Amino acid sequence: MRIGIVTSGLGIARQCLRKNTSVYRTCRRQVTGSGSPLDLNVDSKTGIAVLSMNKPPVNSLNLEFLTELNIALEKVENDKQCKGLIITSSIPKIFSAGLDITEMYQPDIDRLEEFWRTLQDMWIKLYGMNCVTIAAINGHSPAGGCLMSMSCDYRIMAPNYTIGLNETQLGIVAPFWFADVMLNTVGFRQTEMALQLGTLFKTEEALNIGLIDKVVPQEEVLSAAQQEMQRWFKIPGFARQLSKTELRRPTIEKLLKKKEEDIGYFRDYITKDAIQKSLGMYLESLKNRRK
Ligand SMILES: CCCCCCCCC/C=C/C(=O)SCCNC(=O)CCNC(=O)[C@H](O)C(C)(C)COP(=O)(O)OP(=O)(O)OC[C@H]1O[C@@H](n2cnc3c(N)ncnc32)[C@H](O)[C@@H]1OP(=O)(O)O
Repeated sequence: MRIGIVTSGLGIARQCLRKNTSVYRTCRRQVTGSGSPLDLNVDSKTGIAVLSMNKPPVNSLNLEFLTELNIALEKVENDKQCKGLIITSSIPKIFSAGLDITEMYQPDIDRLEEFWRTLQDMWIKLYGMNCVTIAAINGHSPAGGCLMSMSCDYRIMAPNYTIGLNETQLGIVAPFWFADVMLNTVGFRQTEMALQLGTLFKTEEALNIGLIDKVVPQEEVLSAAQQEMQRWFKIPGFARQLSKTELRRPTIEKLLKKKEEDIGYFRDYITKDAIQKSLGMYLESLKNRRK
């Protein structure tokens, strides 16, 4: 497993005490190992963890990447110093291209089921995180990228990108729990149109329908997220957490009750000839775009 705590908090704290410069005073802890597709940095002074996705070329969510995301989310949730989590990307112009389509095209069935279970687990964790979560969307964020963004408490996005659940454009259907999260975010009317049309909203459009909460220039996305976090930190943690749990629990429980059924449904649906044909054509069209 590539994620591992590489520096102990105590060691870094000692360094912080020794080197009382502005850089060291932040007591930053790099929690991920080198070569990991995730950079997780915990700032013990502010209580903010920054999780940056770094899986070229497009941060697509395959089984291994989802597994690492799950481990990182668990680390953050178990770290008593973390009060907030910012999710962002280290890949220029792309937050995440969503699910790795190659996981769904001509799949190995055991792996396909594991892939879906790992995605379910990632979403259940992220949507139900106790700490404050902010998506710093510094690039395109289609489908699974949009799901991750919507699962955070707040979304800040840079201009001139796109975000949305575009599944129908691939000839596939967003699962009920993707739809539920969108419904909870932008309401029924916007969801029924967006899901049928597979709309990818430009940043400004996404702001207008409430799919994102704020637009700031590209270079300010991360600092704006850090700043926004302070507003959330001012609220007594327990009251804020309980309010979130009360609102999100029914949506999470709906999937928890049907997890295995959902995996079977996904497997049977994705392996249909017509769906495989659509996915193959979509993959081909992605490759041909650059020609
Ligand atoms: C009923 C219910 C039951 C359940 C029914 C099933 C439910 C499934 C739910 C699905 C959820 C999803 O997330 S489906 C995924 C949806 N995602 C998308 O549609 C995004 C597609 N990608 C893009 O639009 C673009 O790549 C974008 C992200 C904007 C970046 O554009 P760029 O020009 O920078 O880069 P590109 O040249 O396009 O891409 C670089 C390379 O990455 C590859 N690539 C791009 N996106 C990829 C992806 N998602 N998966 C794999 N590979 C991808 C391209 O093919 C290229 O490969 P090379 O040519 O080899 O270099």
